[in-house]
Amino acid sequence: MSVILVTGGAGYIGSHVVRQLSEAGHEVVVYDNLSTGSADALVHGERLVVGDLSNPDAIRQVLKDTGAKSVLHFAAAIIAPESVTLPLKYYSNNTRNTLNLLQACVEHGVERFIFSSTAAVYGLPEGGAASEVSRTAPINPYGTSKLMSEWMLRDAAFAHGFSYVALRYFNVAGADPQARMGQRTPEATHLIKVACQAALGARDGVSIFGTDYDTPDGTGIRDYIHIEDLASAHLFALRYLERGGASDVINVGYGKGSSVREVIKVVKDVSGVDFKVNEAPRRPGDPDSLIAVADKIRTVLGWTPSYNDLHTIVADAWRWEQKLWQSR
Ligand SMILES: NC(=O)c1ccc[n+]([C@@H]2O[C@H](COP(=O)([O-])OP(=O)(O)OC[C@H]3O[C@@H](n4cnc5c(N)ncnc54)[C@H](O)[C@@H]3O)[C@@H](O)[C@H]2O)c1
Ligand SMILES: O=c1ccn([C@@H]2O[C@H](COP(=O)(O)OP(=O)(O)O[C@H]3O[C@H](CO)[C@H](O)[C@H](O)[C@H]3O)[C@@H](O)[C@H]2O)c(=O)[nH]1
Repeated sequence: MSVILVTGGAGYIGSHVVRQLSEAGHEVVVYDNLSTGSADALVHGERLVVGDLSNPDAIRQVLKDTGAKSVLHFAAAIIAPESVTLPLKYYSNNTRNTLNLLQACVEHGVERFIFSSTAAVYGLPEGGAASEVSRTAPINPYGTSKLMSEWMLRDAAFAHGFSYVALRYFNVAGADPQARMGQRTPEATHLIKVACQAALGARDGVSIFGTDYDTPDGTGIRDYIHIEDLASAHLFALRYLERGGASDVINVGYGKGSSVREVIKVVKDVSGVDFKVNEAPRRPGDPDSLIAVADKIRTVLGWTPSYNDLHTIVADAWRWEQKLWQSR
């Protein structure tokens, strides 16, 4: 079995995938600049090469040294609202750096590529749910930067004869059920993390961004998926490509939505803390509702989820957040 190169493998999602790959017997090398990731997240002592995707020579070197034939590409800037104010950061770190990586992969004969895409490519899907054939019309530069990367990947794979899966994640949340790893960035903006921090007293409370959306309780609806299930989708995608599966774009979600108010209620129930909640204006670039049509991942990859329950997602996020807080 050849080495698997994982960019951004020291980050929140990448580190869960790296752990699952190691536990499945794969040899993994992580390439990460540690801008938001942490070497501590590599719990099985996987090799870490500290480097930046803006450096094409360093990428070529790591591909040459490892001889990797499979690449999983997580490294990116990920905050949708920030991308509205700092678009060029997103086109540079997400689009241009993906181009650097693809160029090096082509030169080194990489055979399989798995890309972290996002539901943000859909923008405002009709009826609030998106399937892989829904129109892509991102409403923030983050989504656009990822869609441009998907296009480069599609065209490069066609021209140069490698295969890929672009996984469009919906809202990834929760943590390793054993609390070995989770979302570490203290300034994270994701709702479940923010609400857990509020329950711990690490934040004053939670702001609900918009209560006038076209949804039953007026707050935004998202399809929250447990990080363990999201991570396992990558192992299914890799096996699919290793068996000769054709390149494809696949949603990763559960196909059901929860509102901001519902999430906050579950965090209060799980933590037992009645933290402060205030109603604030809409955040720029936020759609009303974003839910996956999630049939394809089951039929094409044979993936099935094991943690499909908001209470479980929040309980695992809460356990991790407490651990992080205690280790300050
Ligand atoms: N978290 C979500 O809800 C979500 C949803 C959809 C898609 N995604 C995608 O999943 C991927 C991983 O996201 P995450 O939540 O784990 O974020 P993260 O910030 O925890 O991880 C990103 C990792 O990439 C590294 N990195 C960033 N820029 C780099 C560069 N130029 N060179 C080398 N390393 C670099 C960081 O140090 C970090 O370890 C991203 O591509 C993101 O767009 C995330
Ligand atoms: O403090 C907060 C944080 C969030 N929200 C609301 O909670 C929902 C979820 O927001 P998150 O910030 O948790 O996640 P996003 O939906 O903005 O974005 C996430 O999921 C997207 C795909 O659905 C992208 O992939 C993106 O990278 C990832 O951050 C939204 O309605 C948002 O307005 C609040 O009300 N208060």
